[in-house]
Amino acid sequence: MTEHSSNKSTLLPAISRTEALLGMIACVSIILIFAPKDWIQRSLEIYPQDYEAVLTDDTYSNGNSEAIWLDADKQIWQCRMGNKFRSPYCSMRLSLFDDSWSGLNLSDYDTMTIWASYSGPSDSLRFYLRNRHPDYYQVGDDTSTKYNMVEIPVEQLDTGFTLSMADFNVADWWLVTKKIPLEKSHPEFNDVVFLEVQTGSQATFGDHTIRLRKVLWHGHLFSDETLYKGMVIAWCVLIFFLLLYRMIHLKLELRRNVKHQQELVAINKLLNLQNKQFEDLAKTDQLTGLLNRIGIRDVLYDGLNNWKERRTPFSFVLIDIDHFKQVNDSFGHDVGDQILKLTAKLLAENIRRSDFLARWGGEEFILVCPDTDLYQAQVLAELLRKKLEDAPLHPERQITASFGVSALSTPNLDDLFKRADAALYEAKTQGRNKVCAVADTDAD
Ligand SMILES: Nc1nc2c(ncn2[C@@H]2O[C@H](COP(=O)(O)OP(=O)(O)OP(=O)(O)O)[C@@H](O)[C@H]2O)c(=O)[nH]1
Repeated sequence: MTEHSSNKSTLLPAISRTEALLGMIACVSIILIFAPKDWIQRSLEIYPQDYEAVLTDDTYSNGNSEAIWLDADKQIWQCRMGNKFRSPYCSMRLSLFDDSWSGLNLSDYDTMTIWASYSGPSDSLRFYLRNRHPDYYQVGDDTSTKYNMVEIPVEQLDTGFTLSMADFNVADWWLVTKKIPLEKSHPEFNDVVFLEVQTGSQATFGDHTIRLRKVLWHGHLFSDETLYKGMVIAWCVLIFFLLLYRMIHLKLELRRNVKHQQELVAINKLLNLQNKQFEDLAKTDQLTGLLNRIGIRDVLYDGLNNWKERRTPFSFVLIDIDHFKQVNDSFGHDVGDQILKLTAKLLAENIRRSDFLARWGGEEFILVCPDTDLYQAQVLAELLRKKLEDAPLHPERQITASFGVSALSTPNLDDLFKRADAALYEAKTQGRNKVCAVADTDAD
């Protein structure tokens, strides 16, 4: 069971927070595109009784139609239409502007529903939404408002007649009278100051009784165009910030990596240093500070190789402190250690730069002399013997050492050792504090 779930988690690709955010916004975008927009609507409802109403008729144009209030409070009015004027009419005009003289902005509405009552011989009524705009409106002249007009059949007005705002046209007679250029002849609803109900264009002689009860405008809170524009802007902003975030993130990561790398380099250096210290420690004799057997090994092999390749002379001296057991027994082990240290120091101070001195073990030292023949090594050994003999290493006892010298004559280090050992034995046999060399029988 556990194995199964762990396999599953490794198979699923890791989803970053950014990818999750992008996925979420993509889902919201798709929903917004396809979702019905009815739930984000705006509407505006007006009741004519709330606005000041004025009746007009064609008597101003020498007609004989007459508009009168039947019930002014309920805004029921009648047009007694005559036939004297060529296009007889009566109308009721509502003033929609507020105290600051601003009309209604109906530009963002899609439909208009009108509830009205009509009785009379006519089939239709005309409705005007009269708009103001500095392009054509002249202060003090109400007829300079743009006459956005629609004519609708009277039979459905009782239950409410819905029309599209796109059904409005600007009245021809107004365009002609006001000499409006073609580019400004389209309907406009940004500042509607009057709503006018007028008898229909085909209205005939007789009594027309009209009452406007309610008007309702409907529209989407924002259009598809606004939605798409908003989405494009939102995506652009999102992508910009994502790129910015990515850039900053990468920069920080780079900085972290560089720091990490620097730390690794520092750790590496430290490890190398420690390695070197351990290596040095492994090659060094702790008591005397000289090289130990391991430390001298490379020098011995170098000497052997040089001899093999170029026959470079290579000598070797074994140095053994005389009667060291007695020193220990008489003065104690600590004094013995001290003598070993002083002997090592004295020997090291008196050898050449090119020589190598090591503690071979116990009270025995080895001196390796590259580029040195047997005779030169003997001379050096004698010098060291004398120095040691003369040195006051201990107040009560003279410290001396025996020296066994040999030089490489065959490509065999064992042989060299054996001969140096034999020479040392000879020095000891001869009474100690001596330098002896074993002549090389195989030398070429
Ligand atoms: N103090 C001290 N003594 C050591 C050390 N290593 C070896 N020795 C002693 O050195 C002595 C060597 O004694 P032997 O091999 O008998 O040789 P020796 O007394 O020097 O006599 P010869 O070499 O024949 O002159 C021993 O007593 C060891 O215990 C050391 O590191 N410190």
